[in-house]
Amino acid sequence: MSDSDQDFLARRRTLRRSLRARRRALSAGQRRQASQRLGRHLAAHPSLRHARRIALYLPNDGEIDPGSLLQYRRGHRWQFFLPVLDPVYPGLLRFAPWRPGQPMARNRFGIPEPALRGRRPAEWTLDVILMPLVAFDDAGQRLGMGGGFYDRTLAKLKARPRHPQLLGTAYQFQRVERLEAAEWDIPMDSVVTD
Ligand SMILES: Nc1nc2c(c(=O)[nH]1)N(C=O)[C@@H](CNc1ccc(C(=O)N[C@@H](CCC(=O)O)C(=O)O)cc1)CN2
Ligand SMILES: Nc1ncnc2c1ncn2[C@@H]1O[C@H](COP(=O)(O)OP(=O)(O)OP(=O)(O)O)[C@@H](O)[C@H]1O
Repeated sequence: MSDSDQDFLARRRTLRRSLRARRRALSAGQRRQASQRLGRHLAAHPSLRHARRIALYLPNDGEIDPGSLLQYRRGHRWQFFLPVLDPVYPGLLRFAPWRPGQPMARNRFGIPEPALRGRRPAEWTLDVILMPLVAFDDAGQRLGMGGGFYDRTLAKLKARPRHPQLLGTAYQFQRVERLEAAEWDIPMDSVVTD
């Protein structure tokens, strides 16, 4: 690896660490308020108005909670999905149907996943994927937790004629001037914040 590659990775690591710490430092009240605002903004987003199949996530490590979107279900035909670590292909995600209150089992990161997985749809049939961000910029570049799970999973979708709208969700303070893209990074269609 060249020196500049090493610098690139070191800068990403530093940025990840500081934004993750900032997000974890929010109080319960701040989180709740931000989640409410995010829910309102998501419900008003054009991509969600006609969406049927929506992938959310359950917040981990201080991530902004997209769950407030559920308050706006009336009048929509939304079906929700959650990411699950692919049991067969390491490093890939699948999306399992989910309803609030369903039995869950924790994955190896401690994040709950639907225990009864049911049929997992092909990723390209989802209308919207909400993606948790660590950092983002105005060009739609994103920095996640560093596992490359979303990038690997979405890379497979590029060849499809139809693919989900990729909406990042984050606190406003996670916006940075410019993120250097890695060659494997898949840009988002837009970002929704609190
Ligand atoms: N809420 C949520 N769900 C998600 C993701 C996510 O980023 N957020 N993922 C998106 O990819 C997948 C899980 N990826 C993750 C990658 C790293 C860590 C994490 O906490 N890493 C720790 C080290 C933990 C360990 O190795 O045991 C760390 O970096 O401190 C968590 C989830 C699927 N589900
Ligand atoms: N399409 C891909 N094929 C193979 N490896 C990949 C692919 N995309 C990403 N990776 C690997 O995943 C690792 C983490 O990537 P990166 O730091 O961009 O993660 P991230 O975008 O923060 O995480 P996530 O996508 O889970 O939110 C990198 O080391 C990279 O080599």
